[in-house]
Amino acid sequence: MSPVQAAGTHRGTRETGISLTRYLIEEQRAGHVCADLRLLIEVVARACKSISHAVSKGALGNVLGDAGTDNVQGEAQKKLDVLSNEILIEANEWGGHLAALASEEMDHCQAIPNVYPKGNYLLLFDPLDGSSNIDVNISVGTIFSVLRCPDGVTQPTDEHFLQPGTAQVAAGYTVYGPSTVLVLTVGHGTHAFTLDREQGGFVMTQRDIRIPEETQEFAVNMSNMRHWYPPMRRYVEDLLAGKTGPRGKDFNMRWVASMVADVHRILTRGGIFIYPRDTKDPDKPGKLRLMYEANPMAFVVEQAGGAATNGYERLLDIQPSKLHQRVAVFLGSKNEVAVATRYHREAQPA
Ligand SMILES: O=P(O)(O)OC[C@H]1O[C@](O)(COP(=O)(O)O)[C@@H](O)[C@@H]1O
Ligand SMILES: [Mg+2]
Ligand SMILES: [Mg+2]
Repeated sequence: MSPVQAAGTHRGTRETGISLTRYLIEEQRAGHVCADLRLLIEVVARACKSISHAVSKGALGNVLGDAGTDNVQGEAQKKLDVLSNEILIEANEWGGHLAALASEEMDHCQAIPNVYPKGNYLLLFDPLDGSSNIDVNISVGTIFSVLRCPDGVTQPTDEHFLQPGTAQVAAGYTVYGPSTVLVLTVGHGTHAFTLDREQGGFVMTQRDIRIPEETQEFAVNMSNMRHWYPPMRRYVEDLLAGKTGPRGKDFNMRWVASMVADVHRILTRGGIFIYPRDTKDPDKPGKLRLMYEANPMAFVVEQAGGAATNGYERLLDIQPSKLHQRVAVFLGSKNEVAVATRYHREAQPA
Protein backbone atom coordinates (compact mmCIF):
# COMPACT_ATOMS: atom_id res chain seq x y z
CA MET A 1 0.00 0.00 0.00
CA SER A 2 1.38 3.44 -0.91
CA PRO A 3 1.86 6.06 1.84
CA VAL A 4 -1.07 8.00 0.37
CA GLN A 5 -3.34 4.97 0.60
CA ALA A 6 -2.15 4.27 4.11
CA ALA A 7 -3.04 7.82 5.12
CA GLY A 8 -6.39 7.71 3.32
CA THR A 9 -9.73 7.15 4.97
CA HIS A 10 -12.06 4.31 4.06
CA ARG A 11 -15.79 4.38 3.54
CA GLY A 12 -16.83 0.80 3.10
CA THR A 13 -14.68 -0.57 0.32
CA ARG A 14 -14.49 2.79 -1.44
CA GLU A 15 -10.97 3.96 -0.72
CA THR A 16 -9.22 7.27 -1.03
CA GLY A 17 -5.64 7.21 -2.35
CA ILE A 18 -6.75 6.42 -5.91
CA SER A 19 -5.82 8.62 -8.86
CA LEU A 20 -8.27 11.04 -10.47
CA THR A 21 -8.12 8.86 -13.59
CA ARG A 22 -9.09 5.74 -11.66
CA TYR A 23 -11.93 7.60 -9.91
CA LEU A 24 -13.27 8.83 -13.26
CA ILE A 25 -13.07 5.33 -14.74
CA GLU A 26 -15.08 4.06 -11.73
CA GLU A 27 -17.67 6.75 -12.41
CA GLN A 28 -17.77 5.79 -16.07
CA ARG A 29 -18.30 2.11 -15.17
CA ALA A 30 -21.10 3.17 -12.82
CA GLY A 31 -22.72 5.02 -15.75
CA HIS A 32 -22.30 8.44 -14.11
CA VAL A 33 -20.06 9.92 -16.81
CA CYS A 34 -19.40 9.01 -20.44
CA ALA A 35 -15.90 8.64 -21.90
CA ASP A 36 -15.99 12.14 -23.42
CA LEU A 37 -16.85 13.83 -20.13
CA ARG A 38 -14.22 11.78 -18.32
CA LEU A 39 -11.55 12.88 -20.79
CA LEU A 40 -12.72 16.50 -20.66
CA ILE A 41 -12.34 16.55 -16.87
CA GLU A 42 -8.86 15.07 -17.25
CA VAL A 43 -7.92 17.86 -19.67
CA VAL A 44 -9.18 20.50 -17.21
CA ALA A 45 -7.21 18.82 -14.41
CA ARG A 46 -4.05 18.85 -16.56
CA ALA A 47 -4.53 22.55 -17.27
CA CYS A 48 -4.96 23.20 -13.52
CA LYS A 49 -1.68 21.38 -12.93
CA SER A 50 0.05 23.78 -15.34
CA ILE A 51 -1.61 26.78 -13.67
CA SER A 52 -0.49 25.47 -10.27
CA HIS A 53 3.04 25.29 -11.60
CA ALA A 54 2.89 28.89 -12.91
CA VAL A 55 1.34 30.20 -9.67
CA SER A 56 3.96 28.49 -7.51
CA LYS A 57 6.83 30.07 -9.48
CA GLY A 58 5.68 33.50 -8.32
CA ALA A 59 8.25 36.22 -8.85
CA LEU A 60 10.71 33.67 -10.31
CA GLY A 61 8.33 33.04 -13.19
CA ASN A 62 7.80 36.76 -13.85
CA VAL A 63 4.05 36.14 -13.50
CA LEU A 64 3.17 38.61 -10.75
CA GLY A 65 1.60 42.02 -11.32
CA ASP A 66 -0.85 43.58 -13.74
CA ALA A 67 -1.25 42.61 -17.37
CA GLY A 68 -2.10 46.22 -18.24
CA THR A 69 -5.47 45.24 -19.74
CA ASP A 70 -9.11 45.13 -18.55
CA ASN A 71 -11.58 42.27 -18.97
CA VAL A 72 -15.16 42.60 -20.27
CA GLN A 73 -16.35 43.51 -16.76
CA GLY A 74 -13.93 46.45 -16.56
CA GLU A 75 -11.66 44.71 -14.04
CA ALA A 76 -7.88 45.08 -14.35
CA GLN A 77 -6.37 41.78 -15.42
CA LYS A 78 -3.36 40.29 -13.68
CA LYS A 79 -0.68 38.57 -15.75
CA LEU A 80 -1.76 35.29 -14.18
CA ASP A 81 -5.44 35.88 -15.11
CA VAL A 82 -4.36 36.09 -18.74
CA LEU A 83 -1.89 33.20 -18.56
CA SER A 84 -4.34 30.87 -16.77
CA ASN A 85 -7.00 31.69 -19.36
CA GLU A 86 -4.58 30.84 -22.18
CA ILE A 87 -3.56 27.57 -20.52
CA LEU A 88 -7.19 26.46 -20.18
CA ILE A 89 -8.05 27.44 -23.76
CA GLU A 90 -5.02 25.77 -25.27
CA ALA A 91 -5.52 22.54 -23.34
CA ASN A 92 -9.22 22.34 -24.19
CA GLU A 93 -9.39 23.40 -27.82
CA TRP A 94 -7.33 20.35 -28.81
CA GLY A 95 -9.10 18.05 -26.35
CA GLY A 96 -11.88 17.02 -28.74
CA HIS A 97 -14.61 17.02 -26.11
CA LEU A 98 -15.82 20.61 -26.26
CA ALA A 99 -18.11 22.50 -28.61
CA ALA A 100 -17.28 25.86 -27.01
CA LEU A 101 -15.80 27.49 -23.96
CA ALA A 102 -16.46 30.70 -22.06
CA SER A 103 -14.47 32.50 -19.42
CA GLU A 104 -14.51 35.44 -17.03
CA GLU A 105 -11.67 36.88 -19.09
CA MET A 106 -13.40 36.72 -22.51
CA ASP A 107 -16.20 38.97 -23.78
CA HIS A 108 -18.03 36.11 -25.51
CA CYS A 109 -17.81 32.37 -25.73
CA GLN A 110 -15.34 30.84 -28.14
CA ALA A 111 -16.62 28.07 -30.39
CA ILE A 112 -14.06 25.37 -31.10
CA PRO A 113 -12.90 26.05 -34.68
CA ASN A 114 -13.71 23.42 -37.29
CA VAL A 115 -10.05 22.49 -37.76
CA TYR A 116 -10.09 20.98 -34.25
CA PRO A 117 -12.02 17.89 -33.21
CA LYS A 118 -15.35 19.05 -31.79
CA GLY A 119 -17.22 17.57 -28.82
CA ASN A 120 -20.58 17.83 -27.16
CA TYR A 121 -19.86 19.91 -24.09
CA LEU A 122 -19.67 23.56 -23.10
CA LEU A 123 -17.03 24.58 -20.56
CA LEU A 124 -17.14 27.73 -18.42
CA PHE A 125 -14.36 28.86 -16.15
CA ASP A 126 -12.99 31.51 -13.87
CA PRO A 127 -9.36 30.83 -14.77
CA LEU A 128 -7.93 32.54 -11.73
CA ASP A 129 -10.24 33.34 -8.85
CA GLY A 130 -9.11 35.74 -6.14
CA SER A 131 -6.51 37.26 -8.39
CA SER A 132 -6.10 40.33 -6.15
CA ASN A 133 -4.34 37.88 -3.80
CA ILE A 134 -1.67 36.73 -6.26
CA ASP A 135 0.84 39.45 -5.53
CA VAL A 136 0.61 38.85 -1.76
CA ASN A 137 1.12 35.06 -2.01
CA ILE A 138 -2.33 34.08 -0.72
CA SER A 139 -4.33 31.14 -2.10
CA VAL A 140 -6.05 31.57 -5.46
CA GLY A 141 -7.90 29.04 -7.63
CA THR A 142 -9.65 27.99 -10.82
CA ILE A 143 -13.43 27.37 -10.94
CA PHE A 144 -15.09 25.38 -13.75
CA SER A 145 -18.51 24.23 -14.86
CA VAL A 146 -19.51 21.79 -17.64
CA LEU A 147 -22.82 21.91 -19.53
CA ARG A 148 -24.12 19.89 -22.48
CA CYS A 149 -24.16 21.60 -25.86
CA PRO A 150 -27.81 21.58 -26.99
CA ASP A 151 -28.56 18.93 -29.64
CA GLY A 152 -28.01 19.96 -33.24
CA VAL A 153 -25.99 23.10 -32.39
CA THR A 154 -22.78 23.15 -34.42
CA GLN A 155 -21.70 26.76 -33.80
CA PRO A 156 -22.55 27.53 -30.16
CA THR A 157 -23.06 31.16 -29.14
CA ASP A 158 -23.41 32.77 -25.69
CA GLU A 159 -27.11 31.99 -25.73
CA HIS A 160 -26.45 28.22 -25.68
CA PHE A 161 -24.63 28.62 -22.37
CA LEU A 162 -27.67 30.16 -20.68
CA GLN A 163 -28.72 27.02 -18.85
CA PRO A 164 -29.62 26.86 -15.15
CA GLY A 165 -27.09 25.39 -12.70
CA THR A 166 -29.19 22.23 -12.42
CA ALA A 167 -28.08 21.42 -16.00
CA GLN A 168 -24.40 21.17 -15.00
CA VAL A 169 -22.97 17.71 -15.62
CA ALA A 170 -19.73 18.40 -13.73
CA ALA A 171 -18.23 21.26 -11.77
CA GLY A 172 -15.40 21.96 -9.43
CA TYR A 173 -12.48 24.10 -8.49
CA THR A 174 -8.76 23.83 -7.88
CA VAL A 175 -7.29 25.75 -4.98
CA TYR A 176 -3.63 26.71 -5.31
CA GLY A 177 -2.70 26.91 -1.64
CA PRO A 178 0.01 25.31 0.48
CA SER A 179 -1.04 22.23 -1.50
CA THR A 180 -2.96 22.16 -4.78
CA VAL A 181 -6.37 20.52 -4.31
CA LEU A 182 -8.93 19.80 -7.01
CA VAL A 183 -12.51 19.43 -5.75
CA LEU A 184 -14.92 17.79 -8.17
CA THR A 185 -18.51 16.70 -8.51
CA VAL A 186 -20.14 14.85 -11.39
CA GLY A 187 -23.42 14.78 -9.45
CA HIS A 188 -22.51 11.82 -7.24
CA GLY A 189 -20.92 13.39 -4.19
CA THR A 190 -18.08 15.86 -3.85
CA HIS A 191 -14.53 14.57 -3.69
CA ALA A 192 -11.09 16.15 -3.21
CA PHE A 193 -7.87 15.24 -5.03
CA THR A 194 -4.49 16.56 -3.91
CA LEU A 195 -1.76 17.15 -6.49
CA ASP A 196 1.15 14.80 -5.83
CA ARG A 197 3.99 16.80 -7.34
CA GLU A 198 6.42 13.87 -7.29
CA GLN A 199 4.03 11.55 -9.15
CA GLY A 200 2.64 14.41 -11.24
CA GLY A 201 -1.02 13.48 -10.74
CA PHE A 202 -4.08 14.19 -8.59
CA VAL A 203 -4.74 11.64 -5.84
CA MET A 204 -8.07 11.33 -4.03
CA THR A 205 -7.65 12.51 -0.45
CA GLN A 206 -11.31 12.95 0.58
CA ARG A 207 -14.28 10.99 -0.69
CA ASP A 208 -17.87 12.09 -0.14
CA ILE A 209 -17.12 15.32 1.67
CA ARG A 210 -19.93 16.36 4.03
CA ILE A 211 -20.30 19.97 5.16
CA PRO A 212 -21.42 20.20 8.81
CA GLU A 213 -25.06 21.38 8.82
CA GLU A 214 -24.52 23.75 11.75
CA THR A 215 -21.79 26.37 12.01
CA GLN A 216 -20.48 29.25 14.09
CA GLU A 217 -18.32 30.78 11.36
CA PHE A 218 -19.24 33.24 8.63
CA ALA A 219 -17.33 34.74 5.69
CA VAL A 220 -18.24 38.15 4.34
CA ASN A 221 -16.49 41.40 3.45
CA MET A 222 -17.63 43.45 6.48
CA SER A 223 -16.30 46.71 5.01
CA ASN A 224 -19.40 46.76 2.80
CA MET A 225 -21.82 46.70 5.74
CA ARG A 226 -22.98 50.29 5.27
CA HIS A 227 -24.01 49.42 1.69
CA TRP A 228 -26.07 46.34 2.60
CA TYR A 229 -29.85 46.11 2.38
CA PRO A 230 -31.76 45.84 5.70
CA PRO A 231 -32.25 42.02 5.84
CA MET A 232 -28.54 41.39 5.28
CA ARG A 233 -27.57 43.98 7.87
CA ARG A 234 -30.03 42.53 10.40
CA TYR A 235 -28.75 39.00 9.80
CA VAL A 236 -25.09 39.96 10.41
CA GLU A 237 -25.96 42.18 13.39
CA ASP A 238 -27.61 39.14 14.97
CA LEU A 239 -24.50 37.02 14.28
CA LEU A 240 -22.31 39.69 15.87
CA ALA A 241 -24.58 39.90 18.93
CA GLY A 242 -23.28 36.44 19.88
CA LYS A 243 -24.40 34.36 22.85
CA THR A 244 -26.62 37.01 24.40
CA GLY A 245 -28.24 37.97 21.07
CA PRO A 246 -31.15 36.32 19.22
CA ARG A 247 -28.92 33.55 17.81
CA GLY A 248 -27.76 32.49 21.28
CA LYS A 249 -24.21 31.61 20.21
CA ASP A 250 -20.92 33.31 19.36
CA PHE A 251 -19.78 33.45 15.72
CA ASN A 252 -16.25 33.70 14.35
CA MET A 253 -15.43 35.43 11.05
CA ARG A 254 -12.97 34.64 8.22
CA TRP A 255 -12.56 36.37 4.83
CA VAL A 256 -9.73 35.38 2.48
CA ALA A 257 -11.20 37.31 -0.48
CA SER A 258 -10.53 34.31 -2.75
CA MET A 259 -13.85 32.53 -3.15
CA VAL A 260 -12.10 29.19 -3.75
CA ALA A 261 -10.17 29.45 -0.48
CA ASP A 262 -13.22 30.55 1.51
CA VAL A 263 -15.39 27.80 0.00
CA HIS A 264 -12.67 25.22 0.54
CA ARG A 265 -12.56 26.11 4.24
CA ILE A 266 -16.34 25.78 4.42
CA LEU A 267 -16.21 22.39 2.70
CA THR A 268 -13.62 21.31 5.23
CA ARG A 269 -15.10 22.57 8.51
CA GLY A 270 -18.42 24.27 7.74
CA GLY A 271 -19.42 27.92 7.63
CA ILE A 272 -21.43 30.32 5.51
CA PHE A 273 -19.97 32.33 2.61
CA ILE A 274 -21.84 35.48 1.67
CA TYR A 275 -21.45 38.06 -1.07
CA PRO A 276 -24.76 39.95 -0.96
CA ARG A 277 -26.27 42.43 -3.34
CA ASP A 278 -25.61 45.98 -2.11
CA THR A 279 -26.42 49.62 -2.80
CA LYS A 280 -22.94 50.52 -4.08
CA ASP A 281 -24.13 49.63 -7.54
CA PRO A 282 -27.89 48.95 -7.28
CA ASP A 283 -28.06 47.86 -10.93
CA LYS A 284 -25.84 44.89 -10.18
CA PRO A 285 -27.53 41.94 -8.45
CA GLY A 286 -24.26 41.04 -6.68
CA LYS A 287 -20.53 40.90 -7.34
CA LEU A 288 -19.93 37.26 -8.15
CA ARG A 289 -20.70 35.77 -11.52
CA LEU A 290 -23.51 33.21 -11.74
CA MET A 291 -22.26 30.94 -14.50
CA TYR A 292 -18.61 30.38 -13.60
CA GLU A 293 -18.41 31.25 -9.90
CA ALA A 294 -21.76 30.79 -8.13
CA ASN A 295 -23.24 27.84 -10.05
CA PRO A 296 -20.21 25.51 -9.97
CA MET A 297 -19.67 26.27 -6.28
CA ALA A 298 -23.37 25.72 -5.57
CA PHE A 299 -23.23 22.32 -7.29
CA VAL A 300 -20.12 21.30 -5.31
CA VAL A 301 -21.66 22.53 -2.02
CA GLU A 302 -25.06 20.87 -2.56
CA GLN A 303 -23.38 17.59 -3.44
CA ALA A 304 -21.56 17.85 -0.10
CA GLY A 305 -24.85 18.28 1.79
CA GLY A 306 -24.73 22.08 1.94
CA ALA A 307 -27.07 24.70 0.46
CA ALA A 308 -26.73 27.71 -1.86
CA THR A 309 -29.17 30.56 -2.47
CA ASN A 310 -29.20 34.18 -3.64
CA GLY A 311 -30.96 35.08 -0.38
CA TYR A 312 -34.35 34.21 -1.84
CA GLU A 313 -34.09 31.22 -4.17
CA ARG A 314 -31.84 28.25 -4.84
CA LEU A 315 -28.91 29.38 -7.00
CA LEU A 316 -29.04 26.29 -9.21
CA ASP A 317 -32.66 27.07 -10.22
CA ILE A 318 -31.91 30.55 -11.60
CA GLN A 319 -32.43 30.86 -15.35
CA PRO A 320 -29.46 32.93 -16.59
CA SER A 321 -30.06 35.75 -19.04
CA LYS A 322 -26.44 36.82 -19.65
CA LEU A 323 -23.11 35.01 -19.83
CA HIS A 324 -21.46 37.35 -17.32
CA GLN A 325 -24.56 37.77 -15.12
CA ARG A 326 -23.90 38.61 -11.48
CA VAL A 327 -25.71 37.22 -8.50
CA ALA A 328 -25.86 37.45 -4.70
CA VAL A 329 -24.42 34.35 -3.02
CA PHE A 330 -25.17 32.64 0.31
CA LEU A 331 -23.66 29.17 0.49
CA GLY A 332 -22.32 26.59 2.92
CA SER A 333 -23.71 24.88 6.02
CA LYS A 334 -27.30 23.96 5.26
CA ASN A 335 -29.00 25.21 8.41
CA GLU A 336 -27.14 28.54 8.43
CA VAL A 337 -27.95 29.21 4.75
CA ALA A 338 -31.59 28.48 5.63
CA VAL A 339 -31.47 31.09 8.44
CA ALA A 340 -29.85 33.76 6.21
CA THR A 341 -32.39 33.03 3.47
CA ARG A 342 -35.26 33.29 5.96
CA TYR A 343 -34.11 36.79 7.03
CA HIS A 344 -34.36 37.85 3.37
CA ARG A 345 -37.61 36.11 2.50
CA GLU A 346 -39.37 37.51 5.56
CA ALA A 347 -38.32 41.08 4.70
CA GLN A 348 -39.77 43.24 1.95
CA PRO A 349 -37.94 42.70 -1.35
CA ALA A 350 -35.13 45.27 -1.79
O1 LIG B 1 -12.50 42.16 -2.72
P1 LIG B 1 -13.87 41.74 -2.27
O2 LIG B 1 -14.91 42.75 -2.61
O3 LIG B 1 -13.89 41.33 -0.84
O4 LIG B 1 -14.27 40.47 -3.17
C1 LIG B 1 -13.69 39.26 -3.01
C2 LIG B 1 -14.33 38.28 -3.95
O5 LIG B 1 -14.04 38.66 -5.30
C3 LIG B 1 -13.45 37.58 -5.99
O6 LIG B 1 -12.08 37.78 -5.93
C4 LIG B 1 -13.83 37.57 -7.44
O7 LIG B 1 -13.05 36.73 -8.22
P2 LIG B 1 -11.98 37.18 -9.37
O8 LIG B 1 -10.62 37.37 -8.76
O9 LIG B 1 -12.04 35.97 -10.25
O10 LIG B 1 -12.51 38.42 -10.03
C5 LIG B 1 -13.83 36.33 -5.18
O11 LIG B 1 -12.90 35.33 -5.33
C6 LIG B 1 -13.87 36.88 -3.77
O12 LIG B 1 -14.75 36.17 -2.95
MG1 LIG C 1 -13.54 34.80 -9.29
MG1 LIG D 1 -10.98 35.40 -11.92
